[in-house]
Amino acid sequence: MKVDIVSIFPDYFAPLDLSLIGKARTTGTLDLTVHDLRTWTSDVHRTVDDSPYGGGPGMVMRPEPWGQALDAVVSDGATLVVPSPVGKPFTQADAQQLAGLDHLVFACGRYEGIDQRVIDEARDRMPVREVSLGDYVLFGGEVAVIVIMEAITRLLPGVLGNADSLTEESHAAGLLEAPVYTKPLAWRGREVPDVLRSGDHGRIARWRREQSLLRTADRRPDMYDAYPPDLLDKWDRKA
Ligand SMILES: COc1cccc(COC(=O)c2cn[nH]c2)c1
Repeated sequence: MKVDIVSIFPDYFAPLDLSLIGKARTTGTLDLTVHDLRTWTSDVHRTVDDSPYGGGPGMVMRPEPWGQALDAVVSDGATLVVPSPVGKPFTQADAQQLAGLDHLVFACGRYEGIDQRVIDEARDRMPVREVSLGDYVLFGGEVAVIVIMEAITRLLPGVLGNADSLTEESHAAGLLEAPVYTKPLAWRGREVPDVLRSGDHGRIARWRREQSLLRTADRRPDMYDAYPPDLLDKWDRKA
């Protein structure tokens, strides 16, 4: 997968050299390039922003540098991803879908946003996904891109050693995961639930399923209500 990131703070992406994402880059699974938006400015001050038409607080990112930056990095099969407070909520399903694409270009907005014409013009020549990570406002898109890149990269083939954890994981299955335990058996007077040491894998699977359902119903009624009813009882019947 080829990924290009355009930002006025390219150094923000140093963390993407670490750990699994770093490994994905060295193995060639991930071809990541970070670009400084100011590369595409032409004035001596390398200006990327200006005051908003119609007034209001803050500054807006100018269209010209963005237009030239996208001209330079976009290829035919590219999809533009713009983290934004006004985007569509980003979900695991979106991560799965983006992980299957050949080329992603991330535009990191700052200030009050990017001149709307940049997004509109981009839509004329490529798929554009404005995505929100949550109902809050960040200083800019950089940290959101790091989050999105982590969600996508772990889904790429060969990146996550234990592929089972991909199939098992809750958000992919539509429920929250059951609690997890490891050694020691007793810790500060708290023991590991006996069922997990029973060796009875059917019983363990049922217990985990019940814990997932209880947790999801308690913490995420939205997810619980969206869970396919036939999956609820079919699974339990089988088990
Ligand atoms: C595109 O223009 C802007 C302007 C300001 C900040 C940002 C970064 O995104 C967020 O703040 C965000 C993403 N999900 N929830 C919040 C983008």
